[in-house]
Amino acid sequence: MINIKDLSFSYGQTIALKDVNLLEEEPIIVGLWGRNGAGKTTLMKLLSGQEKPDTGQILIKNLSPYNNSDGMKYISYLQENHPFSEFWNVNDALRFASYFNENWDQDLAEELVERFELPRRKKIKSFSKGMQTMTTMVIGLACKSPITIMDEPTNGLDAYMRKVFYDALLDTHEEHPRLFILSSHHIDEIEPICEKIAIVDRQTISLYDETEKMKMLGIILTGDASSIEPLTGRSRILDQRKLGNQMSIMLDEPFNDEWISRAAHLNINIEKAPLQDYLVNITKRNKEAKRK
Ligand SMILES: Nc1ncnc2c1ncn2[C@@H]1O[C@H](COP(=O)(O)OP(=O)(O)OP(=O)(O)O)[C@@H](O)[C@H]1O
Repeated sequence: MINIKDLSFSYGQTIALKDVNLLEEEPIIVGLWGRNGAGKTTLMKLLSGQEKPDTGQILIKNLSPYNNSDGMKYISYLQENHPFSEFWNVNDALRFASYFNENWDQDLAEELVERFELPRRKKIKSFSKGMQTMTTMVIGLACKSPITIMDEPTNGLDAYMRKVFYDALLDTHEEHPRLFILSSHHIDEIEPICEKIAIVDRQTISLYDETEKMKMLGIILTGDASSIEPLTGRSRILDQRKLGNQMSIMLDEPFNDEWISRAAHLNINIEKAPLQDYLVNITKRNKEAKRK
């Protein structure tokens, strides 16, 4: 479905992406996570044909999306602050979207408008930020594109509406599987619904794996410093705190039986690092990172 090979892209002198590779053949939900400026938006623009790679290639169902209406018909990109005409209400926006999406599902769009509690006749420009996001996401779900990219899809939504949105996304995905790519800064929010996660860091995709595997990365050891220090060996230290002879340290190691029994043997507490903390620590900039 998506095949990115050795992709690089710069804005003038600024390298936004380099040596990016990614292959995904399955219609799954993928989370795209990265820190500010990592290159997520640029990657989404390249995938949706808004920019042309400097080197390397992107193939969407074996077609390049750039300047190619055949390639573009497989992909929908729902950006933050989707540009709606100032004269439109929800009905106008749906009608307009239906003209440009050959898989458009009007019944689904109607159902989602009800589910998201959107007023139909009020001008979209008078909507709150969350309501505008919801309107964009109705279009994203109802267009049923084989590849649907959503940039920060829950931006501005309160906790209840986030749940309504994720439930709707899962329902439509189950009924009509497609490849969803959801960019977010909040991994804990998207992780429960994503089968895989792509980490964008230092202008490339540094990690692409199943969510369940990624969730097992990163351990926190707590206890007597004299017991912990010899254990760290050649492990990459992601974070550490010391108070007297007590220590807490995060290592870039998998939370597995080997580490659990090692810790038990030395009477050290071991726990899995929360995924968000692990990712923030592995993507620390060079000057911030503590390496052993
Ligand atoms: N139009 C542009 N002109 C010049 N540089 C740009 C432009 N757009 C992005 N960049 C630069 O490209 C790099 C990647 O930016 P990008 O917007 O893709 O990151 P991002 O991961 O989406 O960030 P954020 O999470 O803050 O939205 C950054 O260094 C950014 O400053």
